[in-house]
Amino acid sequence: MGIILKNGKLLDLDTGLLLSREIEIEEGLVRKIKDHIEIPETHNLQVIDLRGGVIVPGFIDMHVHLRDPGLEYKETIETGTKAAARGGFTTVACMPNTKPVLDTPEQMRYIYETAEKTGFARVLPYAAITRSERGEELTDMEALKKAGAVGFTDDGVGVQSGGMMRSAMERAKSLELPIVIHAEDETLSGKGCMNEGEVSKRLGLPGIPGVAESVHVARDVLLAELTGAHLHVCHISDASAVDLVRWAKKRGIHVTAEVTPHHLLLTDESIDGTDANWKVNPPLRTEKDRLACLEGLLDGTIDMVATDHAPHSEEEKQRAFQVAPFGFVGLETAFPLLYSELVLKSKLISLPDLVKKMATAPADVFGLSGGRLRSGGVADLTVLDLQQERTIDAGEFLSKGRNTPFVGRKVKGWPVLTVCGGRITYQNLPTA
Ligand SMILES: NC(=O)N[C@@H](CC(=O)O)C(=O)O
Ligand SMILES: [Zn+2]
Repeated sequence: MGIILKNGKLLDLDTGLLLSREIEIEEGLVRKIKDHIEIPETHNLQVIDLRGGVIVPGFIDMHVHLRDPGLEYKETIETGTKAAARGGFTTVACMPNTKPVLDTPEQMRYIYETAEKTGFARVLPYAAITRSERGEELTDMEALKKAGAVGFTDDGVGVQSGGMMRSAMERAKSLELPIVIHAEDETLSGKGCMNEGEVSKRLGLPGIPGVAESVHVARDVLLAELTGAHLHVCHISDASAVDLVRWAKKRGIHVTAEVTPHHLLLTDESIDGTDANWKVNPPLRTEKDRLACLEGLLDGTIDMVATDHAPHSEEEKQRAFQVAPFGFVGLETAFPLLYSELVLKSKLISLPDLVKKMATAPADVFGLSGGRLRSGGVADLTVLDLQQERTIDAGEFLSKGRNTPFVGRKVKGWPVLTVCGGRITYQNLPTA
């Protein structure tokens, strides 16, 4: 059955104008975008009244931990993609630090098949760079590409050996897939549990210095220059790392980067060392780092927003700060948080630019469908209620994870309808 969306406002990403348009969706595609679509007397169409909701391309999140296989107590492909749909996402790329690690073609097929059966979003698996993410032996990258890997990453850990990273980039270059890095030199991050600085010293907690991230970014942009590979930097958080990406781009090196909502909005100043819902890797850093990330996002150094949705169980996050696992959930709060804080409050970014950072840029950088709305294109879209204001309540999450420091924040701009490939994956339209 087709769908007709009425009484919506289509956001023009070039001009920022909100256009009164009706959209017809059929067989997974956008068939028509018109001022008015005539509905025949006898029809088999579902007509949805959007009540002034703003229509944007479905969001794309290139950094999500779905925890499946092996860690289903934290999340499954079903619950993680339900959370994605609730957050307005229609495509997510899932990280391979599962149990076992996603490092074989069979594992790629498992993700595609399970997502097909139980998913509420398109799921694109990353494959590991090294077997079991141990940093010792490269995976069969060619076979993994054939099985549908969207890129290669050992996310969760850094690839410690420069020689190993060089070989990985050489292969990735010949396969025309990106190397996606979790930049962390373990000899520098050690047993740290938060950013190394004044706050960690005051709290007496072991720190992770920003340089643990930036030395890997420095190494890997130079290796990308040497090999010609596409390097994508995950969850950038350190001011020097942002400068290095800016320098590399100027030099013509093929590098892209993502930043999370939490590194754009929070700093280590808010950490008191008692609540592990504030523990994440890379850690929340200083105001200087936060501002550098914002500047990088605004000047194009940082291409896109990614949530690094990293669900953990309540029991795990109740452990002492030093021993609890790193990670925040992020899919269900990313847009309202960024819209409220950066578009409405600080007015640093426009609504269309935010949507580009969450949809168009990831599609362009990774060569994916979606990211923009046009007739004939895939019907991946999100409808936002920009007036709806609600307090973030982890009890409402569709994710199994509740671990976010943003609980209790009052934010505006909640997704009310998500359509992925012509199928309604989330609906919470206000009733009359
Ligand atoms: N970001 C985190 O704090 N944790 C991630 C790993 C990662 O993205 O590095 C996880 O898998 O839990
Ligand atoms: Zn990571």
